[in-house]
Amino acid sequence: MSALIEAHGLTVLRPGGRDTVLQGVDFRIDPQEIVTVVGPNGSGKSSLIRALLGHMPLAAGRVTRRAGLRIGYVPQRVQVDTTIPMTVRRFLSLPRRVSDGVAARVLARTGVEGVGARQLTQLSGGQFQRVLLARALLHGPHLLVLDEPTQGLDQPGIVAFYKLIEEVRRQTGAAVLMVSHDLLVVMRASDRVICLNGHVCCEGTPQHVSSAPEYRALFGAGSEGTLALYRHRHDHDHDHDRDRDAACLHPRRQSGAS
Ligand SMILES: Nc1ncnc2c1ncn2[C@@H]1O[C@H](COP(=O)(O)OP(=O)(O)OP(=O)(O)O)[C@@H](O)[C@H]1O
Repeated sequence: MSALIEAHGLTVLRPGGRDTVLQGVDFRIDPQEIVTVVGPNGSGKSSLIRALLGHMPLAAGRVTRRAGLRIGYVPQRVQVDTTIPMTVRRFLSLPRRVSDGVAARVLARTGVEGVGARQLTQLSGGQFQRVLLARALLHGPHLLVLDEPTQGLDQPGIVAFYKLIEEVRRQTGAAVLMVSHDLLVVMRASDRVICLNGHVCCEGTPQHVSSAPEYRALFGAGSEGTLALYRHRHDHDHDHDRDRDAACLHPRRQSGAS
């Protein structure tokens, strides 16, 4: 199967600096896959997304995007100028105009039919996220990229949003790449989880990651996997010389297969 996006040896520097934000990262996402990137604050998750999308220069490595790939992107922060009135309908037509029919269809698909005439500032957090998702779906993406899409939502809102993501994948066949901190839901909703900390710490299907003995050993005694994935020590060095790699106690890249 040909990957939608594939990256090898991705190295990214801090903007305006010489520190390494990502080093030697390999990545791929296949059609219809749901892949979630987790990791502590500042571990390079958004940088990985931006590098994969070509929004950030690479210091080394390469990214290959499938020819003609259409991507729907929801960035981590969307600035809405509250002083400028803007309806949902108008927002959906920026920067490219879409018909009323198309706008109504994507809003219905993401469960917010009927909000077209509302001001963006009048939406709840959950409705706003659904409008952002609707906008990302407008042009029939092969890949949806969502950077912390459930920020600010309460637990039922988070669960409902991930259900929606799975539904959208089923209906449209789009693959989904997302960054998330909502681990319990991530473990349920993802085909593959990548734990990042400047490099790929560990990677695999949620089931594999949470049950593999080598991962339990890595993540700590008594772990059931899910939370351990997030709690495991992130204080090791990230340089990729041999000794320091050994300190990670894991191979550079781990697939879902055992
Ligand atoms: N525009 C920028 N200028 C300077 N440094 C930046 C910039 N963007 C990111 N960085 C730095 O790069 C590192 C990785 O940031 P990134 O946003 O990719 O991490 P993250 O894992 O997405 O974090 P979070 O979970 O907090 O969103 C951080 O140390 C951050 O301070």
